[in-house]
Amino acid sequence: MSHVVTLSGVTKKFGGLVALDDVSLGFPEGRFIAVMGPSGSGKSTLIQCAAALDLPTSGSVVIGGVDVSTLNETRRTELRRSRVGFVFQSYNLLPAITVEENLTLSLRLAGRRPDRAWIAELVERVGLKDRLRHRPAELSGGQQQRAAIVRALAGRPDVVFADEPTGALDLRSAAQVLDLLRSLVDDLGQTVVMVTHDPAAAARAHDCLVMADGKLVDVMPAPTAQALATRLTQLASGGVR
Ligand SMILES: Nc1ncnc2c1ncn2[C@@H]1O[C@H](COP(=O)(O)OP(=O)(O)OP(=O)(O)O)[C@@H](O)[C@H]1O
Repeated sequence: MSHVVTLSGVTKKFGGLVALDDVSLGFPEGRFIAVMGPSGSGKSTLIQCAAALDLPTSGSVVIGGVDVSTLNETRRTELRRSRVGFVFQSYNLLPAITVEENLTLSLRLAGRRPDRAWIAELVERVGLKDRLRHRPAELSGGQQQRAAIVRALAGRPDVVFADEPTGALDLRSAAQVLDLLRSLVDDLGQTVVMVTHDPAAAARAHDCLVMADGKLVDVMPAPTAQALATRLTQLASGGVR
């Protein structure tokens, strides 16, 4: 199975604090991967390094065959723009422009011509066709997050990183967003990596990576919410690593 992103022996230190401790893993193409772990276990730092937003202190991160540490900052930004999509808990849509303009803004800023047919297909899939001319504030949270997912996919990235994408949503909207993420993987072959604190959300993924103390301690294939909740409770109480 080919890996879209590979981390080899990645350590990230902030001063004396070891946030990632010799982590090696790959994100396989066309899979939905969840990342869980107690607060402070290194999930965000893992994503920051895997998405080339930050550099490891040691070890290597390879995205689409390119070793991130060999790039200067401009090249690293270019790599990120062309190969990585992001979805955040807070949607991060620009309030002053329409939803439609939001979908293509980062592509246009990068000097890329948006693929209108592809974006129209995504908009249709997420059910936002009649909301495109509105400003983000006129959409529900779930609709804004679905727009943010279209924006993340607009440039056909190799991988989409979603950081707590359902954290601000009610149960029904959260379920729709999770269905959507799963369908992007199952139907379109997209690779999605999602950080979440919610075992029910992580149970929608193909595999769940479990972090503790900056280390990858488990890979749980086809996890159930119950099994994940049990594992997290163990870890939170300082149990079996
Ligand atoms: N920029 C930074 N400067 C200093 N320490 C940091 C920085 N970023 C993260 N850390 C520390 O690194 C460790 C891992 O943090 P990280 O945010 O990756 O954990 P997390 O698992 O995502 O936590 P949470 O679930 O609470 O978001 C924590 O101890 C955190 O305080």
